[in-house]
Amino acid sequence: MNRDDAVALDRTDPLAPLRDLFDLPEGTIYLDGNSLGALPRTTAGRVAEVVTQEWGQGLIGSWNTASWISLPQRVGDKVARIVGAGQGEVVIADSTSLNVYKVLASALSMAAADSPDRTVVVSERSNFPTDLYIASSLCRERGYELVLVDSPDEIEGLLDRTAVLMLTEVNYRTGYLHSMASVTAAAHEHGALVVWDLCHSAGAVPVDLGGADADFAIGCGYKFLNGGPGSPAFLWVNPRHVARFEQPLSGWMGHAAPFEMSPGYRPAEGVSRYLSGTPAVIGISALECGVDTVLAAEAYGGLPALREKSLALTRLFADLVAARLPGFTIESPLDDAQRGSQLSLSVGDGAYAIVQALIERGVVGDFRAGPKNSTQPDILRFGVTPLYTRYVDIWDAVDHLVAVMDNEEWRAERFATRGAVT
Ligand SMILES: Cc1ncc(COP(=O)(O)O)c(C=O)c1O
Ligand SMILES: Nc1c(O)cccc1C(=O)C[C@H](N)C(=O)O
Repeated sequence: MNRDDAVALDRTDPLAPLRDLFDLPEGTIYLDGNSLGALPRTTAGRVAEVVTQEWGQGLIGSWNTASWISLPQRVGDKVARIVGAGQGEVVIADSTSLNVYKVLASALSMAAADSPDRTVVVSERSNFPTDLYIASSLCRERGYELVLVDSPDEIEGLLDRTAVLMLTEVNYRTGYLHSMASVTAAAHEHGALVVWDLCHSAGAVPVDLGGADADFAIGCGYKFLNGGPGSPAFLWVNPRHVARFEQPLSGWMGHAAPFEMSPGYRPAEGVSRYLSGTPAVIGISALECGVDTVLAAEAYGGLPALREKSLALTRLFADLVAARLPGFTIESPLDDAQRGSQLSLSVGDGAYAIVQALIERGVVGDFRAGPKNSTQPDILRFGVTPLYTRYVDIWDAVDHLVAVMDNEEWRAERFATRGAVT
């Protein structure tokens, strides 16, 4: 494929109009929507309206008149359409890290009641660190052993003694995509509950929580849902469990009648029980604009169409790397069925500096260090967001990478020092 072929693919891409929903900086090829999604055109105006009108003029009355109080459920219903959940099954609250704590605690309480002999929580060593840190502290608190596997093939053999299997559907480093349906079915067959982290899946790959009959799920608002930095996260619980699940941060917003102001906690019906404190009104309002960009794709074939384009983009990326960058190894699965919406590369030396040199050229990907004392390499990570990534962006990104390597640009002194956030 040459550059003209890539331009031609964009010209006939049925999803191309969706790019106009975003305010993207001129001259930037943005391949980091798996860390922070781009800015939707509606967000600034909507946030200004919430601040100046709803807050400025409506003041406290806006809890009722602007329906602030039901934002977690209203925007949760929109996210539900993206993750294969039913209406009333998702709420927006807190950060992903806090929500990992809440759902894992719920699952552990259910497992303790149903199968007290099970003492193990299973996850992957390559899972995003916050999930492992939270799981580790909860396991300590509750007397469970956290077992981390190095390969998905090791999971099945542990399931007979597993209370809860906690996985991230799409791995943040490699983009490896689990089969949610078959992993969940295997866990249930062996009597284990499953918690899914959908941070790198929601808005990026079709997710079918209901179809998979998963138990609990959480995910970020600021990646493929384009909710903005620090956007609140979401939680889902299978309707099979809503009558009995407990959550450990039982705040007043998760009470059945918060304004009853009663000293005793009476949990709200359903997933609203996962609310703890006051909803982040400005953040959830911005998130709604981001979620609407994903829902706008429904007019163009929805998530299956986004998925098809995402796979075509990462496949093109992989083919160009294989053809033009022999020093690089593709760390993402080449099998479409196992690849999320990113392509990860490794190279012998200089991954961080190469990413910086690309950023200086206007190609924004990111660097993820190989964990200390592991054999996992440093990674150059490129997320594709089919709502706004074009085929020509992939072609140009690879062309820039070739130039960075051929000119040895990455060896410049200014790329040697790492920033606080990589
Ligand atoms: C899989 C996964 N879980 C959790 C998080 C982080 O959650 P939080 O939004 O709480 O920082 C991230 C990214 O930051 C992630 O990639
Ligand atoms: N949440 C982030 C942040 O506050 C600063 C920088 C990056 C992030 C990220 O989201 C990292 C991301 N979860 C990852 O997959 O690497």
